[in-house]
Amino acid sequence: MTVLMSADELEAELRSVGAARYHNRHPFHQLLHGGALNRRQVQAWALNRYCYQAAIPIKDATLIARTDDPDLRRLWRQRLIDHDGTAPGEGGIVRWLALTEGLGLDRDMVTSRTRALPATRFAVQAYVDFVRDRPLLEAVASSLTEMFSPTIISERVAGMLANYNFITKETLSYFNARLDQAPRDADFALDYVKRHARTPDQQQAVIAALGFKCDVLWAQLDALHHAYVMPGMIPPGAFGYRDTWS
Ligand SMILES: O=C(O)c1cc(C(=O)O)c2c(n1)C(=O)C(=O)c1cc(C(=O)O)[nH]c1-2
Repeated sequence: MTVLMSADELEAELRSVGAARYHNRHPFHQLLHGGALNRRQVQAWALNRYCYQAAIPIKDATLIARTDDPDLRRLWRQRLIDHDGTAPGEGGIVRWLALTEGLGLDRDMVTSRTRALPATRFAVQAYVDFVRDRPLLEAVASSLTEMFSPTIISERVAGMLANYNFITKETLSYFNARLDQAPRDADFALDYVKRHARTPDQQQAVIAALGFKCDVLWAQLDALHHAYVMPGMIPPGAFGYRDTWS
């Protein structure tokens, strides 16, 4: 039988999900940050991750569209501004494209998403669908992986700058803004979840939502690892598949 936890016990449970399942533990990230990948593999990571970046504002707009609480909408819309900017040429998506361009990838190829791995696209879409279809509380809770992102972002930036001569501070500038944005967003979402998860079932549901989101992130790295590290099975049509496609 599940029992009602205090808000602080719930937070501790959520943190233990992150400690066990967040994507900082994935071997692909360890290779990426440790300098063990070649330029082609880093390109594949950036190109695939563009799909995630592009989907984030869609899932945030979906969440905003689902709530009749003006306070929640007002707070959450900052996320749209962070990713889309307030004018063309601003925002996180453009900064991600600076990274892919810095890696020598064609912008149209990246934004078309046609050369991304099928599993990346499916995982990202599962996140958007989750936020559209599940109760609002779970939709908010699914963003809580951001509680853990500042640590991995710091490790990634330091590791990639130290280990790859084709990476510069400028190409990684996307992550600078995230170091302020992610804690702000995560603090709000965590406070919201702690206040609104008032029954044992709701508490279990928000823990499961965070687990689901860890799976979304993990599945993307599994796909990258399978295609570009071991056993190196690139799906037909994806980036790097035989010469005729690349
Ligand atoms: O670099 C990372 O490891 C990482 C992780 C996450 C995350 O934990 O979901 C996000 C981001 N970055 C990120 O840049 C970002 O904009 C973002 C938005 C969200 C979300 O769920 O709303 N997660 C993340």
